[in-house]
Amino acid sequence: MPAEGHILALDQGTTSTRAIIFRMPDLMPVASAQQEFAQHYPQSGWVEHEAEDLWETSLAVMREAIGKAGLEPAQIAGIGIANQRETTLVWDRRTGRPIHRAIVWQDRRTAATCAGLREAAHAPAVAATTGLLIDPYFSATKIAWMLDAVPGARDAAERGELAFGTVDTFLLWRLTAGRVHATDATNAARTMLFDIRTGAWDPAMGELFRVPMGMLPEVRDCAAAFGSTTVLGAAIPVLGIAGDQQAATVGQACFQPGMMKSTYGTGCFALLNTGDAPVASRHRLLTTIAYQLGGKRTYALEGAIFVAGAAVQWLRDGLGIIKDAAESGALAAQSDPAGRLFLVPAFVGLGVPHWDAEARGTIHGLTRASGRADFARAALESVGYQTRDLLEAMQADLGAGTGAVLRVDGGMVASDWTMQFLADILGAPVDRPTIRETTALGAAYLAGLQAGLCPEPVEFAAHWQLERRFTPAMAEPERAAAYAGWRRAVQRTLSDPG
Ligand SMILES: Nc1ncnc2c1ncn2[C@@H]1O[C@H](COP(=O)(O)OP(=O)(O)O)[C@@H](O)[C@H]1O
Ligand SMILES: O=P(O)(O)OC[C@H](O)CO
Repeated sequence: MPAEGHILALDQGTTSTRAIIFRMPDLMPVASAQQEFAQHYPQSGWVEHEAEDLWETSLAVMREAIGKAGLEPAQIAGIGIANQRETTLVWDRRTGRPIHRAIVWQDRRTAATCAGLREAAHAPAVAATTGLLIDPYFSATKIAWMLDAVPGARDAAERGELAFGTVDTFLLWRLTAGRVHATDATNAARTMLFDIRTGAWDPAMGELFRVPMGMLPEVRDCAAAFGSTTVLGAAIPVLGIAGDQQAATVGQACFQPGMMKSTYGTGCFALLNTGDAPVASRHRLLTTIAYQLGGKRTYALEGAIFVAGAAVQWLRDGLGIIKDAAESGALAAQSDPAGRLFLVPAFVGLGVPHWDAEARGTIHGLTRASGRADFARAALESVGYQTRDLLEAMQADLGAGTGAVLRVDGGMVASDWTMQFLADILGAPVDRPTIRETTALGAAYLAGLQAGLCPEPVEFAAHWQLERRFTPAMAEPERAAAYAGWRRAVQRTLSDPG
């Protein structure tokens, strides 16, 4: 039986930063802290974060969680980091100061660059090496944009003076006072510069995307020694890192090929474990690394949707028709069951399966009777429809029965109304676990494994507990009609419907 101890999981997400302390070896959460931070939208389709906000909120929530747990910093056996992926930071190696705000994964400013590379027929080589489609979503074109936009940056990068990192790497650099410039294989796999088969940076991708290889961090396993930090008042090792969606895959114990989870935060990301060989999608899904342990990579097929909970935030902050995300389900329930609005939330383009960076959101079916409740319902339903789109792509790739049961997590699964609609529109059960903070749980598990405090995957998988199963209650004709309506609405939203 592994020893007792505490692991601190840091989950640096798109809209908030969370720290949760897990008790080992039973992985029970004992204390948590969370802080939201500002989103910056300097232009249509642009999304930025202030790097200092990411760092300051991380420090604050880690300190608060340790205090709430009644622990001394020295009692923390290790830190596991999970992070919003792809978001790009470039900083001065000497000062640690970023040269620009972080460019967030949702940001579309490099759409024209990506379109040019696709037109020049680079997509097959990029897919073969990185498993990804050429899209502004991934880090590579964001790095090049920064190097071109900030005066002197490209020359400084060529001279080796600048470092690139996704959010994990930036936080690790700050935690270790610049001693460690490293990432893990799952985060590397989202840059469009990493060969997911060999597990190494690819110089041809560096050349294609105009990114100097000297800027890139060292790549390690998800459970590994990442150095140690003293910023919390004692020397604490960082022992685990994974992109948040991959951490959630671990937290949901999707260790067997065929197992799948879907996380509903700002966006929605479904990952299906495909085992030890990468599977190339014929339906515009992403091939990615689920986790790397002991030098061995396990792969996943991923469906990425850019707007899920962000549609609820738009109801709150954009339209002002709710004060709190938690009100959205009750409001949606008041909508006229006979009518149906379709909101296609292409606020930053569309991801799987369309990959249309130029599309922008639309609403269909408005009548004089449409009101607040119908908008709320349309926003929540859009999450279900988009999940069905990506599940259909997975089934087309891997056959019927794929994703027969969906394990869900993330902030939005608190909405029973949304989860019921999800089961209804999929025509499949949706399982919500007892611990919904599966991203943090996965990060804690990886660090705990490295610390020798966690059970092996098989035993950990047996810990997974169902809180509630949502079973489909919608009649097939209604399901088919609703989904057909959604498909028509999407067709009218695409920038090039032909
Ligand atoms: N009860 C709820 N009903 C609907 N949406 C919710 C609810 N609670 C939270 N959300 C949405 O979930 C998202 C936050 O989830 P979270 O997993 O914290 O996201 P992230 O990691 O992307 O910051 C927000 O977009 C919020 O609007
Ligand atoms: O911060 P989240 O939970 O919305 O996750 C963001 C994803 O990692 C982006 O790929």
